[in-house]
Amino acid sequence: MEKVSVFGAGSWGTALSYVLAQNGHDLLVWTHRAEQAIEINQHSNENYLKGIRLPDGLKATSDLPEAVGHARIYVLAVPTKAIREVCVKIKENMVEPALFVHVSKGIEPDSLKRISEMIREEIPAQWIEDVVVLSGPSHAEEVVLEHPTTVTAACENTKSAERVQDLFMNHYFRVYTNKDVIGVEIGGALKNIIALAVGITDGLGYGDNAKAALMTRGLAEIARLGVKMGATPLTFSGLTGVGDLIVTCTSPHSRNWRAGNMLGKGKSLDDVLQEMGMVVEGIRTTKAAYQLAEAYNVPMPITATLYAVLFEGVSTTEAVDKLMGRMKKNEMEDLIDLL
Ligand SMILES: NC(=O)C1=CN([C@@H]2O[C@H](COP(=O)(O)OP(=O)(O)OC[C@H]3O[C@@H](n4cnc5c(N)ncnc54)[C@H](OP(=O)(O)O)[C@@H]3O)[C@@H](O)[C@H]2O)C=CC1
Ligand SMILES: O=C(CO)COP(=O)(O)O
Repeated sequence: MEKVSVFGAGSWGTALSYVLAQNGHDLLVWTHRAEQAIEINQHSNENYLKGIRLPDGLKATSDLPEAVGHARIYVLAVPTKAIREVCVKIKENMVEPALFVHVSKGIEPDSLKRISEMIREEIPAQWIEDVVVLSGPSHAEEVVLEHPTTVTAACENTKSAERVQDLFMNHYFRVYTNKDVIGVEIGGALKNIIALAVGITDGLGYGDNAKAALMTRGLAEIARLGVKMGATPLTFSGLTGVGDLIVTCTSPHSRNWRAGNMLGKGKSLDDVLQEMGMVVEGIRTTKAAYQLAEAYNVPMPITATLYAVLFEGVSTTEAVDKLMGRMKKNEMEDLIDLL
């Protein structure tokens, strides 16, 4: 049994806390809202996981120093845009080094940093035992129903990855390890862009052909960028690559797919975000990936087209025409780098 603190009590922070509490760990989840801590201590988190009774061992606090002092394993489960702010608060209260596990799927626009890089920028090296990323095809809504789920714990140091594997693994939550942190973080973040695009074509009334096209060519452009950034090509055929792409592009649980679907049906981005009430990571990550594609000189036509829809006022139907009317090419020509 380990002592663990989870920071962030949205859908994913709560679902992972559910797993950790069921695994018998001494678990404390921190939320920045006092009323939500009270609700969780009464075994529910209705806004995020409707109708689910949380286990008795799942305790919450809104007192950040208490959560920092509780454990030396910290699971960061806030949206990408809150990572730096939460790290700063944690750092101010740390008195000994800790293992950081992050579960967020995004890239920071402008700095173009991955989450593990942001954590290492905000927390002094002497306070970091290691940083492990936990990622893969895993809707919170299904995890708390104890449906079979597989994810990957990634860290260059295999011992740290195995520690996280042991922490989370149980009969419905199976954890693999991988050393390729870049590939795992890029796959997890960029699949959200493709899920938004698939949501749009579904919203426009197109079918499985369009979905398969976006998923296949989407994976090609994600892998192309990832490999240029130093990822291992094979990671993109694993759980955090094609696995997470499948789960996010084909499920109404996905906030990214749902947001895209509403855009495809004609809603404005502002209205969509208002209606969601939960994080849609793919929006900011589209901006970051668009900038990364330029920085690494990698063609990413789906990302560029979605960028034009989200930030330059191009209509969803124009976007489809734009993608379908691209210059003819050989399917494999940009994939040669992956070999
Ligand atoms: N949901 C899922 O199935 C999965 C999600 N993920 C990833 O996990 C990350 C978190 O997602 P998820 O839990 O779903 O998101 P949600 O939108 O469900 O919840 C986000 C939580 O973070 C809190 N939060 C937001 N900003 C801050 C801040 N500045 N300080 C403290 N807390 C803050 C929110 O508080 P408030 O309630 O006040 O808004 C909320 O509790 C994302 O990167 C997502 O991609 C990964 C795998 C699966
Ligand atoms: O990452 C996820 C599943 O693996 C959840 O995706 P959404 O953020 O689109 O809901």
